[in-house]
Amino acid sequence: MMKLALQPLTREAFKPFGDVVETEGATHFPINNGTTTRFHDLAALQFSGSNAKPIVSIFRGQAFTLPLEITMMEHHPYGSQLFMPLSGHPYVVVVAPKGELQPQQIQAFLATGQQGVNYHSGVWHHPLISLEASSDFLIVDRAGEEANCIEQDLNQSILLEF
Ligand SMILES: NC(=O)N[C@@H](O)C(=O)O
Ligand code: NI
Repeated sequence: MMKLALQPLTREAFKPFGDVVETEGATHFPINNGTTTRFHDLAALQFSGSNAKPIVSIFRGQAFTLPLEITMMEHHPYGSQLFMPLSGHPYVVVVAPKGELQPQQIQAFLATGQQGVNYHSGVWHHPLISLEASSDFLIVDRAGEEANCIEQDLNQSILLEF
């Protein structure tokens, strides 16, 4: 079985797959008469298709432990999908470039409980993998007429490990 070690999540490393939503390194400026800092324009939200609109949801993900075997990936052709942790626990982000799913191009990241991710439309990813405890995430993704979740089994499962 192919093994895949987690790498730290950084804006730079994640650039080919989407956006990291965090204050570190973000454009920011004071608002509300200096009482608030605005960390500005952190994610490129994408919505397409018939009657497409952005929607906000909350996902409550069960906790997983590593090592963890994964057997599939998915993507959303008609929109981006943003996960922002609300519970402060770390989670695992597994991605591959849009287009043909190539197992050797799959990368895995360890996200802190203060980092959100925004998968760009078409980017392959694994469904939510929360760590440590059941965790809530604020989700911004797309609703519309076309089916927007394409799943694909991996020919060979992958073992995620720290
Ligand atoms: N299916 C669904 O709404 N969730 C997945 O897209 C996911 O990335 O967790
Ligand atoms: Ni998804």
